[in-house]
Amino acid sequence: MSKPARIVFLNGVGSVGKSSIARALQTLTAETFLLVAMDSFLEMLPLPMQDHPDTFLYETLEEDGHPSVEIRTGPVGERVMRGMRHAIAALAAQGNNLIVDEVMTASDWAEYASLLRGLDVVRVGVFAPLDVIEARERERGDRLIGTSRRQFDRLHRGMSYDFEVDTGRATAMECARLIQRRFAL
Ligand SMILES: Nc1ncnc2c1ncn2[C@@H]1O[C@H](COP(=O)(O)OP(=O)(O)OP(=O)(O)O)[C@@H](O)[C@H]1O
Repeated sequence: MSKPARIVFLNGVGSVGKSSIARALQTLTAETFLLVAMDSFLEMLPLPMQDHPDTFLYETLEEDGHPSVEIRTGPVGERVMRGMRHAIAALAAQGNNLIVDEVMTASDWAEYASLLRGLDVVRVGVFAPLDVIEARERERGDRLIGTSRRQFDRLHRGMSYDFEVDTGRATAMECARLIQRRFAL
C-alpha cells in the first residue's frame, strides 16, 4: 500500500493568484504534486454551455457603483462540481499528492471534508486587497470584470484555514515557499 496522499487546497477569489502559487509550489515540493484546478473542470463543458442557466450563469450586478458578477449555478453545474470533488477524492485515494486550485465556500468544503476523511489535507487561504485583485482582473483581459468583487466578502465566510498568504505583499514564489516550509512539502 502506498503512502496516503497529501492534499493542499488553495482557496481564494478569482485573480488573487492561486494558479501562480500552485505552479510555483509544484517546483518546490520534494514529492510530485498534481495540480487540479476548478477552471479545468469548467472548461470541460461545451462552449455554448459555459454561460447557461443549466450550468453557470454569469450576471453582472452593481455593488457600491462597481460591476459585481453573480454566478448562478444550475443543476448540470452542480453535477460537474460534485463530479470534480469525487474525481479529486479518487485521485487522492490512489496516492496522488494534489494541489487543488479552488474557489470554494464552506458548504463545498463540507463535502470535501467527508470525501477526504483520513487523508492529510491542509487548507491555505489566498488573500489580497480588493483593489490589487481588481487591477489584476482588468490586466488579464480574459476575466469578467466584477467576479472577484462579488466573491470578496462572501467566499471565505464560515471557512477556516491552516495557513494564509497575502499575494498583495509577496510574489507567487514567495507565497509558495512559505507554504512549502509551513507544511514541509
Ligand atoms: N503574488 C503576485 N503578485 C503579483 N501578481 C500576481 C501574483 N500572483 C498572481 N499574479 C498575477 O495575477 C493574475 C492572476 O493570477 P492567477 O491566474 O494565479 O490567479 P487565480 O487566483 O488562479 O485566478 P483564477 O481563479 O481567475 O483562475 C496573473 O496575471 C498573475 O500574473
